[in-house]
Amino acid sequence: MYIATSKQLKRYDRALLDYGYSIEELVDKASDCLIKHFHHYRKVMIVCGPGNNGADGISLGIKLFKEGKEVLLCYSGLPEKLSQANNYYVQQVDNLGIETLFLDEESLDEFQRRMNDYDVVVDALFGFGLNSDLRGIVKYVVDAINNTMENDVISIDIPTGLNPDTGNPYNSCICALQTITLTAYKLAFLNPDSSLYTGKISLELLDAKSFHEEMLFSQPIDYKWAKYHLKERVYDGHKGTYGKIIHVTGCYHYRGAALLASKAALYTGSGLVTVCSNEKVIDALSLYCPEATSMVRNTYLDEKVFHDKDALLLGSGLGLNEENEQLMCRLLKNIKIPTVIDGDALTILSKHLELLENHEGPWILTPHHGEFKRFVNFSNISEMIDQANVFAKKYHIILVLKGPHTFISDGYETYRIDSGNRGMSSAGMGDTLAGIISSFLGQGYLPKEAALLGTYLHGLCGDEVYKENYTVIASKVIEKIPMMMKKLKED
Ligand SMILES: NC(=O)C1=CN([C@@H]2O[C@H](COP(=O)(O)OP(=O)(O)OC[C@H]3O[C@@H](n4cnc5c(N)ncnc54)[C@H](OP(=O)(O)O)[C@@H]3O)[C@@H](O)[C@H]2O)[C@H](O)CC1
Ligand SMILES: [K+]
Repeated sequence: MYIATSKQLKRYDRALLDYGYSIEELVDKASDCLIKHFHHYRKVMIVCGPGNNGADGISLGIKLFKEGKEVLLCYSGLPEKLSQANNYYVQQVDNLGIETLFLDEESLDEFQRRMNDYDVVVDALFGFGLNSDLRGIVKYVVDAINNTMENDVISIDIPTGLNPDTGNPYNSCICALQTITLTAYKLAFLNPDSSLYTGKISLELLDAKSFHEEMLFSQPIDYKWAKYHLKERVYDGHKGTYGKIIHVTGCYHYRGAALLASKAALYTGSGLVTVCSNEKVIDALSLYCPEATSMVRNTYLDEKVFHDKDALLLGSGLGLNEENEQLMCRLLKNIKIPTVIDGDALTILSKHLELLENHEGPWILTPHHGEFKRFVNFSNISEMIDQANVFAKKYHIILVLKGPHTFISDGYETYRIDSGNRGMSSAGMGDTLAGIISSFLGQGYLPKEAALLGTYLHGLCGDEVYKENYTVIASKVIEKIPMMMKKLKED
């Protein structure tokens, strides 16, 4: 299964056309996928918009009519605004003599009345092309469909009125019993609130050339994936087997960040975690996490301390000041071990893009959407995902873009994490995640695996806490790490 944004889906259609398919052919292939979902209906009303979603509906109507079903096609788009494929299929409808109803203010009553005569109403008004609130007659049509109790409602591709990227409704939105979605899961469907509108989702793949990977559609990272990728601990292992890592984190004001990150790393199984931080942090560390070792941080920190380490975490709760900026720049420039760059180190890095251009060691960056905006500009989710892929590829890094169903990209393949929940939007959660990823990195996982597994595990532990709690705090997430790792491996 793949997950795609509206921009990616538009590019996908473009790629199919460039490959040589005509749009009429693609719509025909779409309706071929749809028709099997309608065998048990006798009387079908299809409500069609002006674009290719509407064309899918008309093409479906023609096939159902030819099978002997009673079909009524309702058009909402003005003839001069119809897409090429829509025009093509409208002509066929005229030739076949299928009954049609043009939707406007005068016919709205008739539309509402006649809806009750049909077993199913098919929503083919708008697909992934809808980009703002529903206007004019369409809004009334959507409200009327939602008010009918008599028949099933099935949406083609996406319920009309649902934002295809956020999963939030525009000013009105079809509430369907079923959504038959084409080619890929829409990013919208990851938002659990969207299920009110989509009903049951069935994915159908067109019988056409596939461009899922070229378009960088995302693959979900789920329990099965994590179970398979989490390595067994070996019989004769010792602390050296599980990596020595160093965290340059925390400051007087953000002591918790360093504590959470180091505890998360130890609980994830690291052999040795050294925290390089402020004296106050180190005092607290001996109580909060006595298993960690420590060293006091100063601007002249000797780089030799990094040479025998397997991974490095920079920045969680570091604090922004001249000294830290100098230190971060020096370390980012000279240290070549696998590194997780988080929090304030990201802010510093965004001011020194030359460091990104010239880095040698494997880097994992863990910005949230706001932090990522310091590197690139975007105005919506679809653009953000495109920018994230370009960024990861350009700078040869693994990008962990934190948010709902965290997005991870290396610029060549992209992923969505199928764990985590809304209870987890709280302080310290990012520090915990950075600590977990740094641990896997130090244990010898490849950088992309460490990012995927770490982010999945973090969400899984959060889900475990959320089962019995309305809110989720980072300390509770950390407590669950060892148990959930055991569960993952032994379930
Ligand atoms: N590979 C596939 O999966 C295929 C999917 N197909 C189907 O095609 C649609 C997408 O078709 P598209 O024509 O791109 O988009 P829509 O049908 O959703 O509608 C686009 C038109 O709607 C206009 N628009 C956009 N927002 C509004 C609004 N708020 N109010 C009124 N009109 C709006 C838009 O105008 P613009 O000026 O904004 O461009 C378009 O005219 C997909 O969902 C599948 O169902 C095909 O079968 C091909 C293969
Ligand atoms: K639709």
